[in-house]
Amino acid sequence: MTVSLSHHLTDKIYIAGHRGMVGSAVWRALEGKGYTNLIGRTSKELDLRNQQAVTDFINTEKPDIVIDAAARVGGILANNEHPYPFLMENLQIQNNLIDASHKAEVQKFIFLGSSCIYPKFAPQPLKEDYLLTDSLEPTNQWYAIAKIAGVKVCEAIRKQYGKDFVSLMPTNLYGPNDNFDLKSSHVLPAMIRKFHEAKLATDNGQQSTVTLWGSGTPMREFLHVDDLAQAVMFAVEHVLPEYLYNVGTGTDVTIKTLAETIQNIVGHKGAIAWDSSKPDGTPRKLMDSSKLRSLGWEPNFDLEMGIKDTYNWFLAHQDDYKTVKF
Ligand SMILES: NC(=O)C1=CN([C@@H]2O[C@H](COP(=O)(O)OP(=O)(O)OC[C@H]3O[C@@H](n4cnc5c(N)ncnc54)[C@H](OP(=O)(O)O)[C@@H]3O)[C@@H](O)[C@H]2O)C=CC1
Ligand SMILES: C[C@H]1O[C@H](OP(=O)(O)OP(=O)(O)OC[C@H]2O[C@@H](n3cnc4c(=O)[nH]c(N)nc43)[C@H](O)[C@@H]2O)[C@@H](O)[C@@H](O)C1=O
Repeated sequence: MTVSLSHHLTDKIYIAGHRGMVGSAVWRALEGKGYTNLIGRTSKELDLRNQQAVTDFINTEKPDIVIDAAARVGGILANNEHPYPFLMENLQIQNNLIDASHKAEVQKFIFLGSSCIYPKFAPQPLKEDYLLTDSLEPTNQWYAIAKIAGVKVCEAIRKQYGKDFVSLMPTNLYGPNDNFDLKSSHVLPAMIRKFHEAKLATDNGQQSTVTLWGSGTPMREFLHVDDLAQAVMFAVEHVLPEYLYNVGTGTDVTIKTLAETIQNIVGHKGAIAWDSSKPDGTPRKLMDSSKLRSLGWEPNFDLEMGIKDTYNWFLAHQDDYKTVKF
């Protein structure tokens, strides 16, 4: 059951992290639907780790809705090698935003976490109920603990004050504005860049083996960020009855299959090597997204179509993709 909110296209919506992959997709989706009062600030303009600055900003702007797409984000290696910022900065960013929004009587707060909040060996597919039933994957426990705290803070506000603070947990995302920096990126953009650069090397008569991480056996579920943006819009436009919703496609692939799919799309012809000194992480984390689907949201991209879209974006943004994030 959903209860429609009397939302207006003139609602003032603050998208924290509006230049990131998720924030920019949410901005595009809302703007495309006709929302006219969107606001955003870069991290240079407003450092969300600064509590006073965040409080002043929220009190001055008085948004109706806050979407938290700002976070310290990265792939398996970045998570493993930077435990402190992944835990502390994420706690600071979300605490500052949630507390200031609560105190300023923001009507609706949408918090974004990730499927890594669930236990490493939880039954598959992952249901929202499995939260906090067992221990976490060690490589991303720091980030996961921050995200679990965010889910629980929003749940506490919802429970104690009856406010519309809700958490969406997307599976692994990809799409335009992804991070293609090979040290800090997630697997899908890393593969696009690696296969693309190896293909260029072959064209120049050079060696073109692509080295990927781990064993290739872990399974991952991939959602195009524009599909997530539709889920966020769904949460903007409805009062969701529960505090936590998974957002995924319902289908996963092995990392090896993902590699072969991207290799074909990019047109690379050489070998693939697997670097077993790099971690595999969680063996599988397929989400059960039936709760949100039963309310009316559904994804539209299939994986091949989404990879082609992202590869086209990558080709059109050759100058941006070498930005080093860490
Ligand atoms: N990428 C993925 O696969 C997944 C992402 N998510 C979640 O989605 C959300 C967004 O992720 P994604 O878009 O991929 O990440 P990005 O790295 O693309 O974007 C994150 C944004 O956060 C902003 N930000 C970071 N630190 C600060 C700060 N101290 N002050 C102000 N702004 C800050 C950045 O702003 P600026 O550009 O101005 O510096 C950036 O635009 C996160 O909550 C993440 O957990 C969930 C599941 C999977
Ligand atoms: C969204 C999610 O993202 C992270 O979890 P992850 O899913 O394990 O992340 P990943 O995309 O980096 O890797 C997925 C799999 O792919 C393998 N892999 C192969 N070759 C490359 C490669 O070249 N780069 C990367 N990054 N991975 C590679 C890699 O070894 C692993 O087995 C968490 O930070 C977590 O916090 C989180 O929320």
